[in-house]
Amino acid sequence: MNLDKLFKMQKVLRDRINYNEPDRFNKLVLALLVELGECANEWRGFKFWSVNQVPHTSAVRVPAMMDEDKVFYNPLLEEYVDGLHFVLELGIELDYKNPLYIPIGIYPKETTDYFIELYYKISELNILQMFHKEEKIVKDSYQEIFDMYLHLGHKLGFTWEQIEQAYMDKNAVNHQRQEDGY
Ligand SMILES: O=c1ccn([C@H]2C[C@H](O)[C@@H](COP(=O)(O)OP(=O)(O)OP(=O)(O)O)O2)c(=O)[nH]1
Repeated sequence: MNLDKLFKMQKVLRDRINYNEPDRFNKLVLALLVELGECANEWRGFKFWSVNQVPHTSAVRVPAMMDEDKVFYNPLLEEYVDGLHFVLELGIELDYKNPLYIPIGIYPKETTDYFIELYYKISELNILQMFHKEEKIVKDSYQEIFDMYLHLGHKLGFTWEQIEQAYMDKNAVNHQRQEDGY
């Protein structure tokens, strides 16, 4: 799994958006936490109070269209790759260089635990970055988040090919939004 391409694409988007205020890292961290929440919400598996705990994986993009023109998408996958954008952004911020990633095929955690642990680790990264800038502990913490985020993707049922394709699709939408003054 070569992540180099994704880091490069993210850097192009990053430079186009080009937000460089001192709160940039904090805002990226919050953005990732928000996307993680949106992803959990589409997963639905924690909603023990609901009869519908099935992941939301198919929806119509513009419901008002004629049936034959309707375009379907996967809301769970889309939220997941929105989060991946911010995971990559944080890596760029930290000048992280280890794009060749070999996934480990063991997923001992429940999906709920992945989400909770990611919240914890991402918040911890923010603190570490504040007080231990440039130290190895920050990059190690990031590596752990990266690892866990990719494992979450597999746990949600996505192959790397699906994730990569969905990332590229959303990346193109994000460029179009910049073009359109979103
Ligand atoms: O510096 C940035 C800022 C944004 N994005 C991407 C990540 C994600 O794919 C999208 C933002 O998420 P979303 O599409 O949900 O946009 P939003 O502004 O949160 O949506 P809404 O206006 O519906 O609340 O922009 C980046 O990659 N880098």
